[in-house]
Amino acid sequence: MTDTAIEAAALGKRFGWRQKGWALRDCTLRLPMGRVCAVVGPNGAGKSTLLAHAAGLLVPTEGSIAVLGTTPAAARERMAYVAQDKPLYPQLTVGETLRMGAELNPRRWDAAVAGRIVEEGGLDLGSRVRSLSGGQRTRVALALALGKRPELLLLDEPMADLDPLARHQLMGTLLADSAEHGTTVVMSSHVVAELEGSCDHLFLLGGGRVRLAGPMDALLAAHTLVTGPIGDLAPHTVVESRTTGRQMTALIRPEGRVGPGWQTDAPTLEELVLAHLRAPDAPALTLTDEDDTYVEEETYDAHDDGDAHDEGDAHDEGDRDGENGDDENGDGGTSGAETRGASV
Ligand SMILES: Nc1ncnc2c1ncn2[C@@H]1O[C@H](COP(=O)(O)OP(=O)(O)OP(=O)(O)O)[C@@H](O)[C@H]1O
Repeated sequence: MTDTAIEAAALGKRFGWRQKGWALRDCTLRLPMGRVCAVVGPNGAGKSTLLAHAAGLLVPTEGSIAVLGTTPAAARERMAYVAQDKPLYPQLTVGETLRMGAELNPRRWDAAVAGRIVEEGGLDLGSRVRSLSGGQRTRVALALALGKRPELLLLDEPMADLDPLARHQLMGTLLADSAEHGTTVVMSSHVVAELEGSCDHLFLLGGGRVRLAGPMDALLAAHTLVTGPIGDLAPHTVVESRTTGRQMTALIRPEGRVGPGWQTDAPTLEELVLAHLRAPDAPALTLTDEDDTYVEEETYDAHDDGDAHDEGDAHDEGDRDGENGDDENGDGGTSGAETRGASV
């Protein structure tokens, strides 16, 4: 029995030999069992690529990834993965889809939870999947995933096409069910505000690299927001600073006490994430449960060996080579960082 849900060591993925861009590079991280982990980052950061590796749908170009103490292929029965485009059989009805889930997972199937998720959305078991809206399909995909009673649930932007009420309600069901069964959940999302309070672990990716990784509380505690007259913040590590008139606001990683004259505040998750997205060259930081202190990693240049956001290469050469024979992420995801408001 392992206490680790996901462990990646120097994981790297390069799509197509002619492309210079790496979708993921030097990705080393560990997720303990039982956590609810948010995976955030701008478009094209590598979130879907990381989740697809964990699901065993992509083969690493370099490095390795282990899931539930074994290879992703060997763990497939014990995990569920909901891809961004929520693939389902359009010609089946909702009821037939759930029966298929039961037949494919005879030893694990939890008909009660699958039925509840569908019922809470008011879905008719006789409706064909092709006649459902995007949000209704998401509900069926989540019913299939939770019905499998997985030890690890991988969700790629699960809530993106749900209305706010459905989002809130489904997230509640998902978290309550996961807490009851000790399911590890890994969920990518652009709605950071929604993740605060739901997730206890964070992976922030940028340019295919790990920028922040670790328990949410520890990551938040390792940072301080300071405001004061423009001045030198040494010896603290400044992640990002902005000036307004003679005032300066900065997100720092304090090295000891912050001097007098600075007003200090604890950052919210959104402030932490947005500051790192606005400052792509800030040093990466990985924390573990055991860390009381944190270790900074070397600053990297996200573009030094090929830009994973290079739209021209990814799309024009026509060599997006999803290992499953189809484009893993048809939306391309290459528009770069968007760092305003509650979304990243
Ligand atoms: N099948 C593929 N073939 C070629 N390039 C790909 C493929 N899948 C992803 N990429 C590229 O890898 C990079 C990372 O993509 P990925 O989909 O993992 O990002 P993401 O963080 O999930 O983005 P988004 O938030 O837009 O969903 C992007 O530059 C993307 O164009």
